[in-house]
Amino acid sequence: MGDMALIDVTGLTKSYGAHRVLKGIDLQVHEGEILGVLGPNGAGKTTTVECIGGLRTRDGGTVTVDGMDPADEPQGLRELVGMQLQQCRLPAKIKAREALELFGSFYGDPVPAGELLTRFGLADHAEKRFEQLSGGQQQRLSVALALVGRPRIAILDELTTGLDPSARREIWRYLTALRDAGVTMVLVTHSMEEASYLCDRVVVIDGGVIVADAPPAVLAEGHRSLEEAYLELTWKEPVA
Ligand SMILES: Nc1ncnc2c1ncn2[C@@H]1O[C@H](COP(=O)(O)OP(=O)(O)OP(=O)(O)O)[C@@H](O)[C@H]1O
Repeated sequence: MGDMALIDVTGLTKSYGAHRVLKGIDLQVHEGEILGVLGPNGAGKTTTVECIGGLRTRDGGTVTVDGMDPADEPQGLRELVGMQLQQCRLPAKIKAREALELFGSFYGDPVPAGELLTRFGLADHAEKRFEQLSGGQQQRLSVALALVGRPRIAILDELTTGLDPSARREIWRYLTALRDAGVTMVLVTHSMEEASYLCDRVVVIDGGVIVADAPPAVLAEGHRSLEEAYLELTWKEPVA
């Protein structure tokens, strides 16, 4: 089957205690595609991508990544998928360069730390401890760490939240080059601009299910912008 999706999620369910967060998520990502994952705070975006990346266990449904179930093959997944964690949980004392070298050492052919430091505007901060970096610098480091192993699939969660416009552009440019090199990406984002700029297709998660799945321009059709379309899709009656 030439059209097999690289990432295939069907009927994905997940609850935290009595709270049913995912009620049956279906999504596919094809090789070389950039998929955006949109949705309100708490909708379950991080839960979804962390089930794909093998960082959380699902309750039900099927997930395959290049034919592997992340629940069964964590090692295979780790080689295939670069994941940016939403809150980068790095040791406070680790230096930026050390972190890149450490993560890189888990892979056969890592991107040299120096190259990533330069690419992500961290060259002057290479010897700073994680806790000494600004929020935006920590964010850039977390994206760089996700990419250090030259993954075939990159899962980036709020990758440019809190970044200044030029840092954001720089990252977009880098991801565009990765896309051109064939890397498949899943991007969780609240930025409609980012979704429009980078994503071939977006899914909107709301109420535990996918409520839209289309290219950004198609979603925006008949609306003033993608944001207007998104707001209409996810609008809820205010609770008095
Ligand atoms: N480990 C956990 N234990 C209990 N509840 C959790 C846990 N992780 C997430 N939740 C809850 O599950 C829901 C979905 O969380 P998730 O982080 O997946 O949402 P999100 O769409 O990524 O949100 P945001 O846009 O705010 O980052 C939220 O209501 C959250 O409080």
